[in-house]
Amino acid sequence: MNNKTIQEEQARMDKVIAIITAEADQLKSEYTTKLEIQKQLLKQSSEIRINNSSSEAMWETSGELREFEQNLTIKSSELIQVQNRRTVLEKMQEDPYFGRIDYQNLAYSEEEQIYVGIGSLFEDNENYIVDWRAPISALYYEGNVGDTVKLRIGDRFQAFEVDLKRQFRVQAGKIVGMIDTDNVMGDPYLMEVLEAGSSSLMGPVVATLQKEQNRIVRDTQSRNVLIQGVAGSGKTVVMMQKIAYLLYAFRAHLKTDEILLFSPNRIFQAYISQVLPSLGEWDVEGNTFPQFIQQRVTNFKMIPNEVGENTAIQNVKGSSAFYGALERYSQLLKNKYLLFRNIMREDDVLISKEEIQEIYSSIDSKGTLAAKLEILRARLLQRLDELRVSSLDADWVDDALQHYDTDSLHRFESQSHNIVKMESYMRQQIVSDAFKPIEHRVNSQAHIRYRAQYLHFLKSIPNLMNLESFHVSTEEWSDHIGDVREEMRKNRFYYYDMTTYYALLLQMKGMMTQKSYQYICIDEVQDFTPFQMRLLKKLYPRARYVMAGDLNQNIWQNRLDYDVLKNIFEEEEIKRHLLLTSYRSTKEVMAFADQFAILDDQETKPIRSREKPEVLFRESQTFTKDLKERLDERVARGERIAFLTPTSAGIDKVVSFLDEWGVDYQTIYTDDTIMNKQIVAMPIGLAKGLEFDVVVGVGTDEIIASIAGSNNQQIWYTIFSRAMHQLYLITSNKDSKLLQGIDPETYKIVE
Ligand SMILES: Nc1ncnc2c1ncn2[C@@H]1O[C@H](COP(=O)(O)OP(=O)(O)OP(=O)(O)O)[C@@H](O)[C@H]1O
Repeated sequence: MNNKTIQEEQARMDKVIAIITAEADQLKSEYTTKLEIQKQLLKQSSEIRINNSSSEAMWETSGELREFEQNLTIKSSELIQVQNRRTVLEKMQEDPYFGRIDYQNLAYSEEEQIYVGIGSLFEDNENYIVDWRAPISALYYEGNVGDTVKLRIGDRFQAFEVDLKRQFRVQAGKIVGMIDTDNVMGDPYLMEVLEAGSSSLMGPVVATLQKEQNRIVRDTQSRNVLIQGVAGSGKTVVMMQKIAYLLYAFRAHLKTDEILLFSPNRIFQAYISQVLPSLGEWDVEGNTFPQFIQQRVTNFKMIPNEVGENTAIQNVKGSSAFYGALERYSQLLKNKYLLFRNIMREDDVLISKEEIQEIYSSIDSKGTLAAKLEILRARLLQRLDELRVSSLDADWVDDALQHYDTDSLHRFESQSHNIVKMESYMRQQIVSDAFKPIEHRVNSQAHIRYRAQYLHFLKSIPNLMNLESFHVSTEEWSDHIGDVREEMRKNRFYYYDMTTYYALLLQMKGMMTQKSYQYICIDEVQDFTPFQMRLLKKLYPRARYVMAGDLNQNIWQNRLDYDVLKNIFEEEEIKRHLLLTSYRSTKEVMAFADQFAILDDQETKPIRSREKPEVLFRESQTFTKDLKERLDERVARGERIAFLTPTSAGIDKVVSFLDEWGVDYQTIYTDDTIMNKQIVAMPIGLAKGLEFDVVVGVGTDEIIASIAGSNNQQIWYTIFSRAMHQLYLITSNKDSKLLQGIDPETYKIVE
């Protein structure tokens, strides 16, 4: 490209940056003013007191307060908008746009030009930058020079011919690279991005988003979407850019807090946490499923489960059949088996469990279990009202009267000088005070013995589903119930039990109180069990689901596949997309890793090439020296290195040779750890979705023996596919099970 063109482009960019800077400065002062107003409003609202002197005054002051609150909400959402725009402008000052497209609209034969960036920029009716999410920007992703591309603009399709596609690489406002691309050369900047080092934070991928990824991002027609793909094919990238796209395309009626995003663990959550904010979209609620459940079952502590300890019993609890059993069980509870407790006032039984049972049986309800229990609650409240009246002359009220303190007596005296009336007031007060907490308990349905009910449900399972098909005997099941009971005594629940317990609570309490989300986005959907997916779908039946996953990374062996999903979504459409290009790992890493995957008719298409994976033997005399030799150089280059094992127990084995090597490292055992060292050792369950320049998979015989279950290939596939540039594998010796059946051409042995 000649210098003149570069100078012209730079001159334009300088002009654009000046406009951005002017807008940023103006927004800065606007932000300060708005913030000041907000502070004033907050101060004033805290000064408003509800005036209780008369009902008119109360009505007036509470109206005033409401108005203030509404004003505050509007002002704070304006503040957020200004802040979001400022973030985008700040980024655009450094790097205003990454692409230029010259095209003709074939309907009008007009020659036009757009520059595409992370946000839009207008001045005096001129469009200096077009947001990458605008309909016309699809030309950047869809079109190559000479292509005719049809795009839906507004409510109709229009055809465009691409005449020029220019990509820019910009640093601190200066063009450091510029390329006109065509079909033949593909996307040279993509290679540059992929060759770069790994990062502990994922960034937005809009400049190099690929055609097949862009199509999924922009697919808003399908009700539910399932993005399947090989490891490193950009499923997370697509999911994150899709969320940003939805927030742009539906900005008039989709708010950030109407999207719920599930991540596999909190380390991954931190890894992706900056993608949306750096595109100017804050506040999308992120969660992991265990967190989601723990927030809803607060009176128990969760015992997390580990990869490789997957037992047949967990398979039962994760299954669709188990959810079906739960539904059937709640139907049965409508007539029988509900476990009630007495409603007490101190040591006196106010309403006995037998009476509650009688009331419950007398209710003829065609609705759900929750609806019937709701009627029971109302009846019990009525019954409490009757008891309240009949308690006015009770002995305990006489007793309480005798012990009234003088202050309260004076208060009653001031209300009435008639001694009979005064006593009646006092009795009513005593009874009302005593009944308030009881009413509260009835309202929260504390008359149901939830814990015992859960154990009863577990005990009923052999009658509700076929345990044999899960290879679990009735004895094993009842032993397991013993364990669960033991843990419950300590107020602890296994992860799967806590989920089931919550599902049972919902059957009893109803789903009505759930916040409604428009979109539920799930990354690593294969980590969900069919049970959990069913539960989510029940909770949020009207939401649209965007799911991404790779069945080959099903390290928990949850058995969630497309057919199961289809079943759960019943009649609803699930549009499947398949991504096969691996952007993360090199050809050599994938050639090795793919042998641990079931790829059926799919074929991974990696696009970069480097060294073959190397296998080191722990029992070799030169092991530490060999490892050190290979890694010291990489450490010096600043590459991020992860030692990955199937379970956290394996990490203890890794520590020994990291110590022998004498290097600074971090071990990660739980997902609330902040990953902040260049060398880390962690179990794969916590490295889900992450990537490192170098991965050292550790699979000594001892470690292999410690994982239960027969099909552990997916664990190894997931471990190996975390490597971007180089993979090392540590086995005990050359006879390792891990190497059996693996093509020796795909790796090198270090001897
Ligand atoms: N179009 C793209 N341009 C630049 N980088 C990309 C692109 N697509 C994917 N990548 C990069 O490839 C790597 C893998 O992407 P991502 O994590 O989204 O894949 P994934 O399919 O979710 O992987 P896995 O399922 O194995 O966790 C990331 O570093 C990501 O930034």
